[in-house]
Amino acid sequence: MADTVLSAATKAAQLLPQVHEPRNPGMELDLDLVRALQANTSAIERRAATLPGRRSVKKEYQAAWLLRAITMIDLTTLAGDDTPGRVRRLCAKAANPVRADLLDALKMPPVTTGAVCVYHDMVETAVEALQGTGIPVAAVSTGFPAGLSPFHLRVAEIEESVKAGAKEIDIVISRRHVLTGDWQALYDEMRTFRAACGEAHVKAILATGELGTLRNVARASWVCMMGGADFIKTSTGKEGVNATLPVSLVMTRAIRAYHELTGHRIGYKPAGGISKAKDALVYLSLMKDELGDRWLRPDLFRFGASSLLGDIERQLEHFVTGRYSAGYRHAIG
Ligand SMILES: O=C[C@H](O)COP(=O)(O)O
Repeated sequence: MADTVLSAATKAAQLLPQVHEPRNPGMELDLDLVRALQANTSAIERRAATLPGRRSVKKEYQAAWLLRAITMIDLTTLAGDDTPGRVRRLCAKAANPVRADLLDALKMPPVTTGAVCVYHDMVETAVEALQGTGIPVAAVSTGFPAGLSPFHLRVAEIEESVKAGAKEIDIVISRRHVLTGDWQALYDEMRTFRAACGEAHVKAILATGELGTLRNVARASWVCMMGGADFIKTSTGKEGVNATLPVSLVMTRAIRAYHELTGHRIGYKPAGGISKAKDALVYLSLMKDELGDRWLRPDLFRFGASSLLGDIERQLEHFVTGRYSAGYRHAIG
């Protein structure tokens, strides 16, 4: 592999300095704005269908972009049979996601994942395992995934997760507020959850696969941003349909319009079913097209994924050695 290619790739992958982004304080609920929102489903679907075919990241830069993608993964385990041992192994992987020999061959600096995402019960274990790495723990709280436990218990769960050391809280919204058009209730819920998070950043999971229409996705995105969400996130990973490109176009355009209106940048997290390196590249190019380079950093973009890292590692190995290793060698992540 030519050195020029490697050095170009190295440049593209240089980890960018952290930018301090002021948090979104939210705004008053603007019902006129929310009710006026539209989504042209056929135009959005047509545009989404063109995205995977585009070669917007050239081959020689792909390794660099894949490394960059790793820094934006919320490495996730959300299974009923999670154990402290599994969570510790996941944390070790988050701290060293790529083998040293591959990094050396690519002339890349070490990277870590953006966060480790677990259920509340595993927060303490993850915080302990990640000590000294700088990797934050994200907790799914508020009765994940359905969000149907008593409201005061959902709020208490956030407070407990923050107390246990979670720096990011992924809340699930009440889908029924969207389906019944009760925007005030959704706004109040978001405000309460945000307040309970305190300093911890809050990602609002819309569960878009259960919201019926793209128009509802647009409206729910806006109401959550008005309610103070730091990120909006597509899915829990447990719905029948999880992250999709049409939904991502709607949500990123809502983020763009909210930024134009308020000056605040909201992060985006597609989650659920993103398990291939090539899909990750499509999402990154969507972000670049719709929101620009500023959104290609971990403070404004995350993948929620349990198995994407394994495929990225396989592709990096192929890039370096010309061979694919067996999938079982990348079982974690
Ligand atoms: O938020 C993250 C998702 O639950 C992960 O979903 P996945 O297992 O389909 O990657």
